[in-house]
Amino acid sequence: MKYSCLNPIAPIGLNIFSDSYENTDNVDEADVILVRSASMHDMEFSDNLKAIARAGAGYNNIPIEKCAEKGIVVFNTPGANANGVKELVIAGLILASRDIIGGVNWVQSIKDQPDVAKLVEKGKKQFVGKELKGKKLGVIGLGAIGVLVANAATHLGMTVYGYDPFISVDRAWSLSRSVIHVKNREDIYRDCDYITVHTPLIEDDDPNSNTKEMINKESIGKMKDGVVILNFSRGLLVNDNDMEEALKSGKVAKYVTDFPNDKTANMEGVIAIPHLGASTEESEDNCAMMAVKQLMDYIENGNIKNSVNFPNCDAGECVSEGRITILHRNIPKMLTQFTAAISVLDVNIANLVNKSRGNYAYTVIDVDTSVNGEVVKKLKDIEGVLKVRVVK
Ligand SMILES: NC(=O)c1ccc[n+]([C@@H]2O[C@H](COP(=O)([O-])OP(=O)(O)OC[C@H]3O[C@@H](n4cnc5c(N)ncnc54)[C@H](O)[C@@H]3O)[C@@H](O)[C@H]2O)c1
Ligand SMILES: O=C(O)CC[C@@H](O)C(=O)O
Repeated sequence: MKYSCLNPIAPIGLNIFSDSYENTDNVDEADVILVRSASMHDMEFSDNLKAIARAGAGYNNIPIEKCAEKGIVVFNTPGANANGVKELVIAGLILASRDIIGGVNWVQSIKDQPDVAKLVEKGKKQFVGKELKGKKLGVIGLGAIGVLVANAATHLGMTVYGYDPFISVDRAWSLSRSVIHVKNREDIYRDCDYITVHTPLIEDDDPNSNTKEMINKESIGKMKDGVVILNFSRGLLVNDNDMEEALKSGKVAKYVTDFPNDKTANMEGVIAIPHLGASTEESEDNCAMMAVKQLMDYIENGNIKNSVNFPNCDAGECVSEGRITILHRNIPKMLTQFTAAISVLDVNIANLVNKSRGNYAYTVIDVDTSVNGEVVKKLKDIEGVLKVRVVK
């Protein structure tokens, strides 16, 4: 098996690959790809490519539908970098409230003058800030990161409002009881002094699901004067032109973004961080280890965990003579055709697992005899089949 890395992936993760895996710089010959933020939208995928692992949470850099059509399973590593991001969000809240950046830069500008200590005491009043305690924080998106941020902010003495119409049961369980549950974004816009967004980038006609440019002229208009907005999710969650206008008018006091671009990097009132949310040793290690383990389990056992385009499926380790995996469309009569194709060739089925997700499905078939090429060809010829693999 060959793997290719489109971005630097932590060695502790790559070291998990056994001797049966070899690194290649030629993406076309790779069986699996590991990626962080590199855009894959313009890439052509070879027929040999079986899986892509995003060592991180957001996967908007990967064309997951195009991959599904080619039978390429895309994984991400949910939660693996959430603590790293949470800590930087807390730093962002503090940087937006206390002019630490201005103060530190000012000290650098006076460092060669005589009696710096005296100048500091005289000049520090220009950097007076505000405390977070007692202020209201709105958290939009209560996933791995949003929950950690919300919980941590309650410990800073903030009153925290949380909004997530799609919150999972697990996340809801881990959310502090002090977090006030709100059912629409408007309540957050109206009441909060600080608003932080922790949703994926989603482009959808339904305004409740859409997150692209959800921070825009209209939503900012509903916010308190002097609100602070933090964006550690994706640059496109915010309309930059509308933000520029709001910063100029003072409607928004500060915009903290982890995704600077040509426009925001030059805007007054923006605290621009160079996408450092997940750039900690711990987060990079966690993401790399999780990504590699998921890829190996898929390659060696056919199991799918944390996929973003196919259903999860745990068939365990194969104890039968052979295992065939089939990625296919989620349409009627597929299983009947699979079992018919296999039984014609006198192969006995020992176990069968079938899972579906939206337009796609996945079937794992364990057989009592070794799998021959004829079976594979028959399965591949079935209309709606996207990829067939003999795992064992
Ligand atoms: N700055 C960084 O380095 C960095 C690191 C990790 C993640 N991220 C970004 O942060 C995002 C969130 O990461 P996560 O690990 O918390 O992901 P997650 O999948 O655990 O959480 C996302 C949450 O958003 C919610 N959500 C989806 N659509 C929503 C909507 N329209 N309104 C309100 N809530 C909605 C989901 O229900 C889910 O609970 C990622 O998608 C990624 O874009 C950035
Ligand atoms: O890989 C990174 O450094 C950033 C990852 C982050 O944007 C994510 O979505 O997980």
